[in-house]
Amino acid sequence: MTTSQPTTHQGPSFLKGHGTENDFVIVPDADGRIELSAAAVARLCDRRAGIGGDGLLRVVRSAAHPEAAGMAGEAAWFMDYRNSDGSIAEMCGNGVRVFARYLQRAGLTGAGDLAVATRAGVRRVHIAKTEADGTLGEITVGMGAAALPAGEVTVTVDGRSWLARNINMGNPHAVAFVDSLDDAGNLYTAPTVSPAAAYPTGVNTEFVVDRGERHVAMRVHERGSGETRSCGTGACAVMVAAARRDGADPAITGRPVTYTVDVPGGRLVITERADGEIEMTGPAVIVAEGTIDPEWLDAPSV
Ligand SMILES: N[C@@H](CCC[C@H](N)C(=O)O)C(=O)O
Repeated sequence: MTTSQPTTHQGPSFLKGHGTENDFVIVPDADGRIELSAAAVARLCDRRAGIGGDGLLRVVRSAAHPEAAGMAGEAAWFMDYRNSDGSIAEMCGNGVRVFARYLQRAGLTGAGDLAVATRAGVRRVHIAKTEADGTLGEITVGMGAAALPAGEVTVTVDGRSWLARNINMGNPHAVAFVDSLDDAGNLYTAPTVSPAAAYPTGVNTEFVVDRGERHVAMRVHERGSGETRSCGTGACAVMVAAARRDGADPAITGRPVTYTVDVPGGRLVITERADGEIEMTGPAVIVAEGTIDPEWLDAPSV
């Protein structure tokens, strides 16, 4: 990690948060001065030797980031998202909610509406007011429309294969309906998804079972992070795959359709509107904050 800020022994600050147990290291960097290498991100996300997380959210003013400056007029803040292996991804649905919760907690936004710049474009966010019982209000994100590239894909685990839907939510997904979530195996390694040419930058893979009417459950293996306890973009891809399988297409009927998607870490409620926009609602929690020791982060790995 290098920073053009005056070096203090204390180092940059961080927070830790999660959305349906998809957890993130949050690094506030309003002026875009902290340069995080892939190795530094991987060290921070390491669950034993670091802080631990499925990914990292760097919070930068859009105007201060070359990838987001063009969105600065619409969205003041840019979510610089990285997977836990240090790779860059276009979008993170749970991450946007946690990002918004951080902005709210830091006094940089209030409850209500805001826009967040991401590599997949500007995302509209609504932070519900804190509820009377003191629990945090849920957060809704306009996730954009799903793209469904033509052609079948196949997901294979432990010698068993399933036809799957190729769905892009700003990032790439393969959605397979299975008989049991155990069919996904231990997910210690990435499932095989073919043809590989359908996913030139890699793929997130979701395994789905039915739980009831307009109600499904899923597990996910994320590109760059392994199995996680939730994936917001993945849950939206699952919702669209389930709706099409069930013959529901709001673009044709003119009526929105809503699914409940259970993930190992909680529950997301997802609506596809007639104009194609997908809205995802779920929790977002900040659990800790502290400072990073710059000597540790810059030290060679042992
Ligand atoms: N957990 C995220 C998705 C994070 C990015 C993904 N691993 C990728 O590489 O595309 C979510 O909540 O959407």
